[in-house]
Amino acid sequence: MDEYNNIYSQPKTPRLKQDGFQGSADDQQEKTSTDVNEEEKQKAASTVVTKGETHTTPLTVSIPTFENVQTLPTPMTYTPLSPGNSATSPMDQSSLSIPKRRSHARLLDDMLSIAQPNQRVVSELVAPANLSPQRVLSLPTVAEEALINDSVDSDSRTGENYSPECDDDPTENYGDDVLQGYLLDHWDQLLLWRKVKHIGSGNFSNVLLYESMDQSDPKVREVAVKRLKYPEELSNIDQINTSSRYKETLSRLENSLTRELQVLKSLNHPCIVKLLGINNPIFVTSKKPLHDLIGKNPRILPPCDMIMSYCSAGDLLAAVMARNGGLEFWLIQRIFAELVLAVKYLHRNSIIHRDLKLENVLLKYTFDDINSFKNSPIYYKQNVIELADFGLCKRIENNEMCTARCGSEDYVSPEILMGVPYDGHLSDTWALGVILYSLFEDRLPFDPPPNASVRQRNRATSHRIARFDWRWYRLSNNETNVGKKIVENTLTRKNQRWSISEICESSFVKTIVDTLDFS
Ligand SMILES: Nc1ncnc2c1ncn2[C@@H]1O[C@H](COP(=O)(O)OP(=O)(O)OP(=O)(O)O)[C@@H](O)[C@H]1O
Repeated sequence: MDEYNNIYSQPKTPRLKQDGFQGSADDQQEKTSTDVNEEEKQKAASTVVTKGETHTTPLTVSIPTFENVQTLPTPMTYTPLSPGNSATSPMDQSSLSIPKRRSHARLLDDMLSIAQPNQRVVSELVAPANLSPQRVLSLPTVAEEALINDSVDSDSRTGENYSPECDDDPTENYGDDVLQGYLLDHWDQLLLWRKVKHIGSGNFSNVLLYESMDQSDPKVREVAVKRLKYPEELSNIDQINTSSRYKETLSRLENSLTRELQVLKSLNHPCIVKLLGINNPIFVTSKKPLHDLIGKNPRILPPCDMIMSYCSAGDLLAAVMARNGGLEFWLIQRIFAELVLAVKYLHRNSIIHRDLKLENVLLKYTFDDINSFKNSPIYYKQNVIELADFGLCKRIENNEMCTARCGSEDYVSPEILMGVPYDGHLSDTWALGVILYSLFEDRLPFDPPPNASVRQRNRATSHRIARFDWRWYRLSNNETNVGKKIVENTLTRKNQRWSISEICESSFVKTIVDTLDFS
């Protein structure tokens, strides 16, 4: 407590004038990088408030809104009951405060910087009994590709009613609990899996555990099946196919789906989730699978089941929450080093992830299991995490800058918030800084500070991000933790921010990577 009081008695960080929110995203995107630098200079020179004294410059900073980010109208429910998490377990909310956002609308409010009392709930580790649990939202994909213009006519039904027979499909109808699918590039052999349980939900998918009915290969015996969730407006039978909104939504969904599948198909790294197979080969062989399938049978929204490697200990956020935080240094170091290896592999292959966050880091083993083989040779042979969720990833050509304003609220970099073209590599390393900070401090860096005043609490996350307004609490007096350097060099301005190679060369990561057999 003293520590915090101490902190608040210090001069406050520079405050930006908050009256510049009219600028549209389009306006902002037309700005050049020179404009951005200029803005950053202005920011540095802007209003500074100290105790009892205010120095105001006439400068204003315009933080654009997310009003015209194109969003998929997906349902916003979250079930954090993935393995390793128990919504019913008693937890001390005071010591761990990684919040979850409540709804899509709330997210946009945050991004629009319209602060409202009680808008953000710090420490929703245990979902209140009267609320359905929800998860941090990814800002949905912005279509950077052209829309599909071809018309899709007639009416449609959701994939739930999909019956393979009406599609000249060679599959048999085994009932809802049996999945028929193919391993990648083995399109001649139809395989069967039986549903075991639901393991997670995202904004765009439900994820289920299936076990093989006819395969003994351990790689495909247990698989995570990521089932595409169609936005509600695509299944509204009255305005199907002909409306431009329908076509636009379908097109955006298709872009995101094919991007994820094409990238996943091309990846091969131990610390990245594997796409093992698919229920229908057309999803990986066609550039417009939804368009093709719906064109063939307009009455059906075709089910898409991605058959993925299964990480039995669930996602990192759920696992940290179930433990009530307090991960040991060596464990954080190991997990983070593997994550860095995964991102380094992506960047080397000209892919940016754009949605790096605790929920997208999957654990192959529980923390207890990892601890139990910590002193055995397997610890160095076996990866413990897999990076998942490539729905927002992008293949970059010749260091091109990105324009799509996407990501998850707490993890987006200031330049994405500003709505200017950004270097996706550096936005990824910013998100890595957020992840590492969260693991060290058991709180997100841009949440209201502990013991925040009502005013501070009402300030939107985006304001704190735009001002680089974060600080150490738990580690404030810890001079020996070499990982701090990574956070300090990633949660910083883009021209000073470390690349993935620099993070990899830091002693915090390198000392681990050098011991791993799979790095
Ligand atoms: N391979 C897997 N093994 C185990 N659990 C998984 C796997 N893939 C996903 N999950 C669980 O399902 C959740 C949702 O998965 P994922 O993030 O891929 O879905 P999404 O719809 O793309 O999510 P988002 O809303 O973040 O875009 C994860 O947070 C995780 O808990």
